Amino acid sequence: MRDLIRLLRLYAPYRVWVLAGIGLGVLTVLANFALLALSGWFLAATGVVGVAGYAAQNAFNFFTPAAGVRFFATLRVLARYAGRLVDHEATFRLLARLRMVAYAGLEPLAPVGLAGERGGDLLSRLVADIDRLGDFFLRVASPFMIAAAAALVMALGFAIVSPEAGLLLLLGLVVAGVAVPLASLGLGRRPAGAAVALQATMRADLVDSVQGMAELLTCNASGAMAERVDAASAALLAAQRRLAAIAGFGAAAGLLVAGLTMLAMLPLGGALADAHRIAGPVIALLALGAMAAFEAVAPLPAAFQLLGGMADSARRVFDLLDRPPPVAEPASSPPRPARLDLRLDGVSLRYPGAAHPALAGIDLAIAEGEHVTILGRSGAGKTSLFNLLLRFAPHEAGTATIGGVDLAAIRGDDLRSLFTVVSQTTAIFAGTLRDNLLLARPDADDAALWHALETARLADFVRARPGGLDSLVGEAGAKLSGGEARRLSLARAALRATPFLLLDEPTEGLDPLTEAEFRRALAGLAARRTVIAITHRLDHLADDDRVVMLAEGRIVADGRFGALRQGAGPVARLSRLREMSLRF
Ligand SMILES: Nc1ncnc2c1ncn2[C@@H]1O[C@H](COP(=O)(O)OP(=O)(O)OP(=O)(O)O)[C@@H](O)[C@H]1O
Repeated sequence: MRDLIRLLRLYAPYRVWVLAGIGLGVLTVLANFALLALSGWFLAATGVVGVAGYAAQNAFNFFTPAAGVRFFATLRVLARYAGRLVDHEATFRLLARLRMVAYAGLEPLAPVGLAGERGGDLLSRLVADIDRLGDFFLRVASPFMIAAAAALVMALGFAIVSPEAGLLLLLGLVVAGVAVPLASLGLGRRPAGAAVALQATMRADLVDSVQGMAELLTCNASGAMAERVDAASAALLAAQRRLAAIAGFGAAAGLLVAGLTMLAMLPLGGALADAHRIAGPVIALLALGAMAAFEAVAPLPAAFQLLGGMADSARRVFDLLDRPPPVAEPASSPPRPARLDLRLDGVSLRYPGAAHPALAGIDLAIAEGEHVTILGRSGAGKTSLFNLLLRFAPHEAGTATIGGVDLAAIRGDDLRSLFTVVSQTTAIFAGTLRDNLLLARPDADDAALWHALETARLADFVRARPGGLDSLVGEAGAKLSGGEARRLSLARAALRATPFLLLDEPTEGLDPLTEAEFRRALAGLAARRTVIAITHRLDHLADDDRVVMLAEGRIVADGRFGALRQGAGPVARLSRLREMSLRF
């Protein structure tokens, strides 16, 4: 419930739309109530006048009630139409705000804070849960407020005629609008919660299946995955069937209460008429008015039923948004320093929840324009060093500065604008080659794009495609070979003229010819930039290249490759291992 109240607070900027929607909803219900009550009285009164004789007919004013009936009928249609427009406007505005809030909350968590999440589950929270919450005003909050306000006015209206009638109506409305829906809510709580969880699981499984289709097929595991999705789907259908049965019960019980209240108005009206407290035609006013009054509470069973699922969705979304970002963001960044020398003193880094630090006591100085190669076995902490520089993960000890400015004092976006990363896993987005290049520099013109493609040795490939820059690359770049995708990421790097170039094994897995071409292109980009390159391989290192070797998160060697491979240290051992493996 706390989450739903928090959700309501998000409506604050649209309170005018929200209040207008509720006001128009109340007006619609009251117009309908007045229309039926007046019509009931008018029909009964004309019937009485009809048998009362000519004098009574002449004295009876037919015109004012007839005009009233027309007025309320028109008012009802107009209020309903305007109400729908306003409600939907409020809903779409809130939906847009919710999506913005969710995205803004998610972005600081990526990538380290989301490392433990399933992609499909995140998708479910961002799409299905938020869409569900978008309906909160229209289907839950607004019906409750309209019902409460309209029920009070209508019961007061009846109470003016007779306090007993007012009380009876209020009792009927409370039973149909609160007691019956609460009973259905109690019955529906478990299946509603199960439906939300099952939908999320099913969506996550489906996303996994689509993303890992090739692996599932080669491992012959697609059948097992399909059975898993089938089982979740069957359980979801069972939960939805139960919910539908409960909703049916709620609707039927509500109708029964409405009918009984209307029926009870007849003997009550008769007794009041016998006691000369009301005129005879007012009995029809009470009966038909009571029938119309239940329009106010008709949406409440559905609203109560949605409440459980909405509370679950709100909890799932806010749970994500409430996670503290792995790295705290300063409000603003200091001015960019003149020289961008990098310096780490005693830096340690530990991922959230990890038992051991990924980097421990790192002392490293890299001057602007220097090229450094980072060596180390798998898990040594090489990528963590990049995560630290890009502020994806915070350091828990030591100081890390760039041009003398503490990394923690620079906003993530500003810091990352200094770096370009080229790695072995290039994120290619479904769209055109142009779309993928413009990610790196949205304002780049065609000349700049072609220049970048030339630098990355990809221009001939793009020219040979019928669509040129507008050729589609497929989901995750499925229409590109691994080497082409890698060169596309190099073209992106060429578009971003950043002072630092971070290379994470970008040639891993390329054939020797493609690799040679890629390295030539890379050399053009690396000139005049500070380059930090991660590699497992030593064959491209020259003797005067600076290498830094990491082992279990610590620097175990730092110096010129030629000197280090001559000694007895870890670089020399790695170098000998490499030579031995080449001989076999
Ligand atoms: N998001 C994370 N959460 C928790 N631990 C992590 C996370 N990312 C990496 N680690 C751990 O931190 C350590 C260093 O990982 P890192 O990715 O830096 O190694 P690496 O040297 O780049 O390895 P590789 O060459 O295999 O890519 C490893 O023990 C790894 O399991």
